[in-house]
Amino acid sequence: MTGAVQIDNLTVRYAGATALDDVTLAVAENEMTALIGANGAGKSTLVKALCGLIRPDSGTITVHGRLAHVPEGREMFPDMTVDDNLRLGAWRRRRRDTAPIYDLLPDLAAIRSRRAGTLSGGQQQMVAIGRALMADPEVLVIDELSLGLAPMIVTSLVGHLRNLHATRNLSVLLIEQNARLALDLCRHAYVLESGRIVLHGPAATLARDPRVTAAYLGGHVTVTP
Ligand SMILES: Nc1ncnc2c1ncn2[C@@H]1O[C@H](COP(=O)(O)OP(=O)(O)OP(=O)(O)O)[C@@H](O)[C@H]1O
Repeated sequence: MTGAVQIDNLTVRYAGATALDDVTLAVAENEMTALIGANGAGKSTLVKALCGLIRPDSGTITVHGRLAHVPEGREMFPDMTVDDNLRLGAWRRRRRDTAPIYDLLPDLAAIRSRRAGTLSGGQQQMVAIGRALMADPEVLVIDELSLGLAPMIVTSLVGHLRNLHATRNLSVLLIEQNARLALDLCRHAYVLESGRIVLHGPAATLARDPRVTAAYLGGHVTVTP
């Protein structure tokens, strides 16, 4: 199987600190892969390198196809409508028709004329996902899907993401502090600690690994197949 994303031996240093140290990670085509890690582990640095926002000190990044990013904190334009926020996701493309996004995410259709700043966190996250899909990506990088959202809202977003993944053949890299969510949703996972990948493998295997349960899952976990 061809990889959608291949990162090899990636090292990123800031003045005085190594944020990523020889990181190797792959996202298989049409699969959901998780990167989990605590605050300061280096997750945002990896996303920035992947999106071309920072230049790595060494290593290589290969992306097959178009990559779109759902940023941490959603980054809505609060005074613009949902529809206009969606259009911004296609600013590099000629076709900026938002109708396909409302087909994929029907909940957005009812709020298409609302100002984004008046939406709930969950609604904004849905707009952020829709905006990324406007780029018609093959690879979607989602930075902290669950950040600041109530469990019920996260469950609903996960349902939407599973549907999208099933219908659109998307390769997804999910960056999450919520390890339980990430390991439940994704097939493969990587654990990043202090800039290094310390564990990786099938998510179901990692969910049973005592090092993962102790550090990230509060001692026990139930994983749905
Ligand atoms: N611009 C910067 N200059 C110097 N050090 C930085 C800079 N950005 C991040 N760092 C450091 O690099 C390390 C990794 O930071 P990064 O933001 O990538 O972690 P993270 O896993 O995304 O954390 P969080 O979940 O808190 O956002 C941290 O030690 C951080 O303090």
